[in-house]
Amino acid sequence: MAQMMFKKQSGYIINIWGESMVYKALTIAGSDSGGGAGIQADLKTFHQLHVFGMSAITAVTAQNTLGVQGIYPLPVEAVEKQIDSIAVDLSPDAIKTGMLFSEDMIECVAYKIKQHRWTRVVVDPVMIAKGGSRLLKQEAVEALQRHMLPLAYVLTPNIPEAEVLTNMRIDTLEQRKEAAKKLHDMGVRYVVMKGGHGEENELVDLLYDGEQFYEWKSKRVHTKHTHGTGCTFAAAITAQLAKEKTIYEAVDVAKRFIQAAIEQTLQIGGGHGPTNHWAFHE
Ligand SMILES: Nc1ncnc2c1ncn2[C@@H]1O[C@H](COP(=O)(O)OP(=O)(O)OP(=O)(O)O)[C@@H](O)[C@H]1O
Ligand SMILES: Cc1ncc(CO)c(N)n1
Repeated sequence: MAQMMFKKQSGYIINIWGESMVYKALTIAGSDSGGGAGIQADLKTFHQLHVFGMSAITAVTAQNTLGVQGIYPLPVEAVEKQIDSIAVDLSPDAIKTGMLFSEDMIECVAYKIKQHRWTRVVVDPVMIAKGGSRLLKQEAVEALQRHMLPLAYVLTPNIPEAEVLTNMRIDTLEQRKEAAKKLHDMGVRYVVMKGGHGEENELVDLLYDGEQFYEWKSKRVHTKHTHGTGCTFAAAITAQLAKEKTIYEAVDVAKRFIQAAIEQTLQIGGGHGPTNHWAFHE
């Protein structure tokens, strides 16, 4: 009886032995006090996709739709402890990394991912917030290339991030493909290059799996409310991977998730408002 009630009240699967099968995902990222990006966007996205969300916070930002007013990195030890607490008790099915900020933090996070043998790792190489504030120190780029790219099952750069990581200029679709190949050669298993930056009416997100390119095309929504699009998109991929979906299925859902979240915008805040994490239903 208790089990039946449990089944009825929750959205997740009960296996034939009556055990609950809860998929879990961990985000290692910065907190956005405004709730539209970072840890907050990740947890909302995991939840909406029926994945139990956990977090290890790397930095606290004072942030809203108008911009970033302050950045307060946590001590590396605090991040290590959060990750270890999760690892010993709640083993995540997939991991996402976002704002890592400094070289020390990158080294610590990479070490912990290896130590805990986590393999379904989505690395969102967050560098600069929409208003222009740096969320990754300039001198930490090399550490990101060296330590995080070889651990990335999926890397989700936007075009400016792909330019920095590959040290090449990207104007055309051909150059995007060349950059994706370079990133693959740097150790990334699947490269998902986002096409949000630019002015074209049609957006193209690109997936490279080492052999072929796959494209997801969508209509640009003409809105200024795109705060946290990158975090939300990468978090949706992570949630789907936690549920043992393939990368192709994961990107497919993430694309539909972010399109709905941007189309059905919330219109809150005086600047670049957040996306709507309630909009998409599986
Ligand atoms: N105006 C838009 N209309 C429709 N889709 C968009 C729009 N802007 C971004 N996207 C989609 O949102 C996802 C995130 O892309 P984007 O390039 O904006 O990431 P980002 O720059 O990393 O975001 P962030 O500013 O959060 O760091 C991609 O799937 C992209 O195609
Ligand atoms: C904390 C945080 N992470 C990522 C982004 C990128 O959108 C942001 N604005 N803030």
